[in-house]
Amino acid sequence: MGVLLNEVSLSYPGTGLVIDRLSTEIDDGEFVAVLGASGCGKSSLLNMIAGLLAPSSGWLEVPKDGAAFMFQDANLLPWLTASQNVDLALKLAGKPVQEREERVEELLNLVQLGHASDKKPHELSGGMRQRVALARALAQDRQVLLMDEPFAALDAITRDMLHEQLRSLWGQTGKTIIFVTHNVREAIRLSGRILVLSSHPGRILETRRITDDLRNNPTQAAALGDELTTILRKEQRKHELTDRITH
Ligand SMILES: Nc1ncnc2c1ncn2[C@@H]1O[C@H](COP(=O)(O)OP(=O)(O)OP(=O)(O)O)[C@@H](O)[C@H]1O
Repeated sequence: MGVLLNEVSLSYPGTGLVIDRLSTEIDDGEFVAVLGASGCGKSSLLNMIAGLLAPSSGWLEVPKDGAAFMFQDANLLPWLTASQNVDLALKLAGKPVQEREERVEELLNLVQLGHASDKKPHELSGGMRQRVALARALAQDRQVLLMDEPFAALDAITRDMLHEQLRSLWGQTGKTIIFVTHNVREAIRLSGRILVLSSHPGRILETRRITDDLRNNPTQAAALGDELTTILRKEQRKHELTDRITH
C-alpha cells in the first residue's frame, strides 16, 4: 500500500489555512517529488504523512508501520561514529545485537560508506553526513521514506552525486519516496512524478509524470524545467515570497 491523501486540509492557529483540500494517491514504490516555493506547506504536508500533525479536515492513509524521515540537516550525534549513529536506530527498534551489526554494515555499504564506518560526523563531509542520515533513515525499515530538502545545503557536485546514488538506492530497495524540494532540476532528476504546490494555501497546481526518456533527454528536461520554473515564479510573485526557487 502506498499513501493516500483525501481532501486533506491544514490550518495553524494564527497562520490560517496552509494546505487546502489536497488529494493524491501515491503508489507503493513510487518516487514522488513535491515542488513548491518557500512556505507553501511542503514540510507541513510531510509532517502529516509522518503522523506528527493531524489534518484539520480530510483524511490520509499511510502504511501501518508509518514512515521514516530524513531532513535537510543530518542531525547525527557528534560523539558517535557513523556506524554507531546508524546502529542507534536499530537499537531503539529493539533489534538483537548480532542482527544489528550485519544490518549496519549492509546499510553503510548501500550508501557507499562502508569505508567510513568508524569516522565521527566532524570527520565526514556534508554529503557523507547526509548519506549516514540516509542509512539511519533506512535502518527504520519503513516502506515509506519522507525526505525534506535533504540535499539543499550541499554543493552542486555533491548533490548530483547523491541524486545518482538515491535513484540507484530507490531501485534496489523499492521504497516509496516522497521528496520535498524547491529545486526544479532536482525534482526532474529524481522523481517519476512531480506535484507542484501553490502557495497560501497549498494546493496541487500541476502534476507531471517524468519518464526515464524525458529525464535522459537534456533538451526535454530543460524545457520542462523552464516551464515549471515559470509556474513557480508566477506563483511566487503572486504572494511576494522571497526568491528561493533555484533552477
Ligand atoms: N507550527 C506552526 N504554527 C503556525 N504556522 C506555521 C507552523 N509551521 C509552519 N507554519 C506556517 O505554515 C506555512 C507553511 O510552512 P511549511 O514549513 O510547511 O512550508 P514549506 O513549504 O516547507 O517551507 P520551506 O520551503 O521554507 O521549508 C508557513 O507560512 C509557515 O510560516
